[in-house]
Amino acid sequence: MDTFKNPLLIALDVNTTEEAEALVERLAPYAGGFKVGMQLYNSAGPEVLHRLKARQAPVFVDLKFHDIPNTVAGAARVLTRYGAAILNVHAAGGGEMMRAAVEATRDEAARASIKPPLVVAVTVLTSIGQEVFNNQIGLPGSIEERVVAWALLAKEAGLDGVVASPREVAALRKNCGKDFVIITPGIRPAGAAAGDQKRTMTPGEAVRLGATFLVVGRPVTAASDPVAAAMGILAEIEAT
Ligand SMILES: O=C(O)c1cc(=O)[nH]c(=O)n1[C@@H]1O[C@H](COP(=O)(O)O)[C@@H](O)[C@H]1O
Repeated sequence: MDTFKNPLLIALDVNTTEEAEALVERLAPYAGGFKVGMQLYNSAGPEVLHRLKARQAPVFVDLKFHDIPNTVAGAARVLTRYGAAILNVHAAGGGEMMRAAVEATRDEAARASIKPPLVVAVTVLTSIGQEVFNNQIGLPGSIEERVVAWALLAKEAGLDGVVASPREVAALRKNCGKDFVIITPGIRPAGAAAGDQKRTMTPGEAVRLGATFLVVGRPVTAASDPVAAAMGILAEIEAT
């Protein structure tokens, strides 16, 4: 994790490489890394990863793979070759799928003599509340129990960590140990609009509870002054 200078990962949920590069240009001094998700990747293509890599920015490529093990392994090899610092798969894809992803990244990185990306499992999306979890998704029990169970499955499969909401961080730290990577979206500074996020916390709370990385999008990128917003979040992180 030495490539990340701080825990703040800014989500570049924009449509073009130009918009992404403009944000990186302004926010790089305050961000530990940047996240390229399905909006930017599907719009700009892999070229955006090469452009961000040229700027020495560690990139979390958030494409949330969820498919059969062979297909996920092939896709994980591609992102490894592109130099992703982090990539994610859905824990709901099962242990065999997660293990296939990790083995593929390690093998591909060894062939290319590069560092393998961290591979993390998406647990229960931060936009899901307890009622929807039980009644629409149809899974029983509490979200926290499911997140911890999936995290243990991910750990067993050799993954580096998980993506979860800050609300589950304390339970994850307790059950998965101090070195397990916990990436938390659903971060909202005091007073910020929650939008579609249901399980949220402030940056300071998430870090105090033990989050490794915080993913923040709109509270920075849609702010009237993104630099001031990022500086404020970083100051809150550093004050914990
Ligand atoms: O995997 C993710 O990054 C992710 C998982 C999750 O459960 N919730 C979640 O919001 N995300 C991503 O984190 C970012 C959050 O953005 P904001 O809600 O704008 O801060 C988005 O890019 C989401 O795609």
